[in-house]
Amino acid sequence: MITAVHLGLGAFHRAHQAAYTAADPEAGIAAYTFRSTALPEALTAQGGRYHLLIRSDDGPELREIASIVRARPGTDLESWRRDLSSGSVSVLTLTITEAGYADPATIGRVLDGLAARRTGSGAPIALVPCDNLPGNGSVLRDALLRVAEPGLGAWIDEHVGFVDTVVDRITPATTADDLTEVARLLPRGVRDDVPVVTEPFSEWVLAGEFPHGRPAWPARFVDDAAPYARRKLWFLNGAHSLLAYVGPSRGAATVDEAVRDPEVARLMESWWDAAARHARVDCLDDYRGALRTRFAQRGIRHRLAQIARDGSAKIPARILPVLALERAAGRLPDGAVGALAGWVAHLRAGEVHDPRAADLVPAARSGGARAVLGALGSPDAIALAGDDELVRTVDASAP
Ligand SMILES: NC(=O)c1ccc[n+]([C@@H]2O[C@H](COP(=O)([O-])OP(=O)(O)OC[C@H]3O[C@@H](n4cnc5c(N)ncnc54)[C@H](O)[C@@H]3O)[C@@H](O)[C@H]2O)c1
Ligand SMILES: O=P(O)(O)OC[C@@H](O)[C@@H](O)[C@H](O)[C@H](O)CO
Repeated sequence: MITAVHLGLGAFHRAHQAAYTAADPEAGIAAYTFRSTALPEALTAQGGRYHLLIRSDDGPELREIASIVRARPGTDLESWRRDLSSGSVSVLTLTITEAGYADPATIGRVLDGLAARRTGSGAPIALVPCDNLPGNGSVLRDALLRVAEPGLGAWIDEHVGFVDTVVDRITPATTADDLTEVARLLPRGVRDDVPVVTEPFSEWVLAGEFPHGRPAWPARFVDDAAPYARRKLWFLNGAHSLLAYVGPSRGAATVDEAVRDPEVARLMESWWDAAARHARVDCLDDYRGALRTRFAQRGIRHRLAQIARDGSAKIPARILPVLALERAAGRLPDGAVGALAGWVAHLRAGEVHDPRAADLVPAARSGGARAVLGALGSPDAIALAGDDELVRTVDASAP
């Protein structure tokens, strides 16, 4: 039975939310891409089933996941509306990328589904965003209510729960070598054209209301996700962005290669020292130790170019809050400066995939750090753009 709908069917949904949903054999997911047809077609041909290739130092392990019962391209609006209307569905999960929350087409798609639910079963629902943004539930709520027509907005206010989440499981894009390895590990006669590579570690922290019943996910339900978000976004994702913007200029193409470079590793530790001064969370030494091991895992070939995408939606959540707090304390830490300088250099000379590229690339080329921060426009960015010492240091460090 379909109990959950997902928007943004990709590698991460299949390594994370679909794996948690698989803990309940009665639960099923109808999963939608935004537009693409290839993955839904391949999954449908396999009856929705696929394998996780879980890589660790102990060797590879294959796990079959069967919780996706329908996979469709997002352009199949009839099916999208029908699934979201169903009273048996209690949650809509989303992995729409950080940039998706500012994309009118994505927000319109979600509203379209909620409008169908309002006139269909009318049942309440929980929206569970699973992208790396602090307060992602509130960010989604604000984005929807900003453009919903008043009647639908009032219905959303009454019937929709918005859940803040922190999600964690490093899941790189699947490569041709991964496909070959999966084919070798599968029993004779079994085939999987769309496996997902991931790590053993997995975490899901959720805070919010489930007005139509809470799925039996083996996750951590808390009152406030904010401390978990600071820890995950600053330490894991902040370090990832630093590696993505500094590693390539030193010849690294993947996370594991980058952390093996002593100068890059030194910058990462400096970044973590700065973040630790403001995180207000326990057990950071253990968390940092676990991250060193996870990042160095050779089987997880996480490409820096994948992480470098959409920096304008990531840097304000991952780097700038710590940098602003450090500047307020009169410090200019190497790691945070290195991350920002690396991003400015990437915007100036790298292969930039970012919805804000048309503003940010010319800003980086003509005005350096000050112009990039000014164009970014978040409150931290504007304040930092006026900081002469910071701007001078970042420009001098941008490779
Ligand atoms: N891969 C990871 O390790 C990981 C970990 C934590 C969180 N996430 C979150 O999941 C997101 C997706 O990662 P992935 O590895 O599954 O990528 P992927 O490329 O495998 O899949 C991306 C999916 O997102 C959809 N999409 C892309 N842009 C969209 C938009 N503007 N609006 C709506 N849908 C859109 C695509 O159609 C596709 O279905 C990331 O951007 C991140 O926010 C990923
Ligand atoms: O997936 P993105 O694009 O938000 O960010 C890239 C990585 O930092 C991210 O995918 C991490 O691997 C992930 O958040 C680990 O849980």
